[in-house]
Amino acid sequence: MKKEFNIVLVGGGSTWTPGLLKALCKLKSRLPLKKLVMFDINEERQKVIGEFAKVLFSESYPELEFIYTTDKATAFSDMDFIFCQMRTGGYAMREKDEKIPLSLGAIGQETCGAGGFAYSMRSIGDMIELVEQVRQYSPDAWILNYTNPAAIVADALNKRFPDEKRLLNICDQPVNLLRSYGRLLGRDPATFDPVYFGLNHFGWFTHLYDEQGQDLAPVLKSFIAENGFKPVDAEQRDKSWLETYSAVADMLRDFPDYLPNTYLQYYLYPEYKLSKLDPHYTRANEVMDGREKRVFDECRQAVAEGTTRNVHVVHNDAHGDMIVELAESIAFNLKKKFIVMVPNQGLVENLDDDVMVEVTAEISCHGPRPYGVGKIPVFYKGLIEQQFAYERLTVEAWFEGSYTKALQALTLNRTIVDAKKARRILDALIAENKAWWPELH
Ligand SMILES: NC(=O)c1ccc[n+]([C@@H]2O[C@H](COP(=O)([O-])OP(=O)(O)OC[C@H]3O[C@@H](n4cnc5c(N)ncnc54)[C@H](O)[C@@H]3O)[C@@H](O)[C@H]2O)c1
Ligand SMILES: O=P(O)(O)OC[C@H]1O[C@H](O[C@H]2[C@H](O)[C@@H](O)[C@@H](O)O[C@@H]2CO)[C@H](O)[C@@H](O)[C@@H]1O
Ligand SMILES: [Mn+2]
Repeated sequence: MKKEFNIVLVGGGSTWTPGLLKALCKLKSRLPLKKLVMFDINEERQKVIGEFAKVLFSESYPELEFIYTTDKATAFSDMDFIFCQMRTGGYAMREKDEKIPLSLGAIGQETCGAGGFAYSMRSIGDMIELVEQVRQYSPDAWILNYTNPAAIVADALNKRFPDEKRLLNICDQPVNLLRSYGRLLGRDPATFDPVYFGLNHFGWFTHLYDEQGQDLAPVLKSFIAENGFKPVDAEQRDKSWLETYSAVADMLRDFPDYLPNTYLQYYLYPEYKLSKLDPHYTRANEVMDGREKRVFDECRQAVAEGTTRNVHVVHNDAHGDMIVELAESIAFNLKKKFIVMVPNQGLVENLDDDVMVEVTAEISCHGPRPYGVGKIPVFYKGLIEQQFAYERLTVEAWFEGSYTKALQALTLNRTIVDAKKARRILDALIAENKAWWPELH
């Protein structure tokens, strides 16, 4: 078994990169690295974070070999892990994904509804190209992908690379929820043994066992329904995220069976959310004015001062920890539990085998060994099947260049429903995505 690993971080200029770099430093005794490479197609953006990384590593990881590059051969050769968090089109396109549907009377959101559809149609091609390029240089490396919309990216990659055994799509929202439950209950979330099912950004915790096997879900559900719910890092969250977490209490009052993923608010309460979202100032604006600005300002500050001592915003969080701990579990065959995306194949007994579900899995050197959850009740089955049909039609629309399938996808989405509205949104999105999407006919 190898003792030191090489990692390339794709999307080196991501706002999440500094937090991930800090997680690599914090966990370096658990996942020792020989070499870290940052790769991005945007040289200027990556340079700011890359220079910050040099300062950080000089203080916390001096033995690490580190470079940042825009050259694929340099980036992808001789790698053990590829961590991937790219955003095709950047925040400028995210803003359009959010504002165009809102201007036409539908939810505009990064990964849900029409916004998520538009983003998928940009992400799929770049992610396929990435996997092909990585495989040219590092045929056995593990690709751990965060790139959104992860549900649709996962289905598209599964269709294009059906024999890939070392490609895993992940999301940190479930672990972020577990950390939030931990704060609320005054318990260490690392001790939780969760039972979870659904699609990415579309799932539920059915049970939350503690180390003694006691299910904490009932007490958690009544506490949240009565007192509300906040993220673990509430003090650092923007207003929109606090509102998102508070919607969990509404969902639990209406549907008390299971603890819902926060993203379900857009599908369960599309009219209410539409009335609350500002079509002129969306989450993309909040991020560009907030996290993006703070991260890049603080990275420049650290470089100017030659130390990371005075920078605080680039902290460790669920995002960085999860990806590093997942790689650790693969590297050292730890069989730790994570919530990840895998083909269903009977895990949810009354869903089709090829649905990309999100469930708890043990992660070993062979990858995920997922846990089945049996049959799910009709309400959840109905929601998931409708959402998966939307996701699958989106993937097929991309591969086939089919306008009809794109229209079917948007019509099936619970945030749209009306086919005429779907057509208006689709046409407006096509007009703004000519540089990114395949041509639809
Ligand atoms: N799955 C999850 O739970 C999760 C959590 C957080 C973020 N994300 C995703 O991570 C990604 C990054 O998010 P962000 O908000 O930091 O965005 P960002 O725009 O700050 O960073 C993305 C970076 O990717 C680069 N990039 C774009 N296309 C590329 C390509 N083809 N190859 C290499 N690099 C490319 C950009 O230049 C940019 O520097 C997004 O896809 C986001 O949705 C996912
Ligand atoms: O709107 P953004 O860009 O702030 O976030 C979008 C992402 O939101 C989720 O990620 C959480 C993450 O789970 C948590 O660890 C913490 O760091 O906050 C993030 C949100 O700020 C979601 O899971 C991702 O898929 C989204 O891209
Ligand atoms: Mn996610």
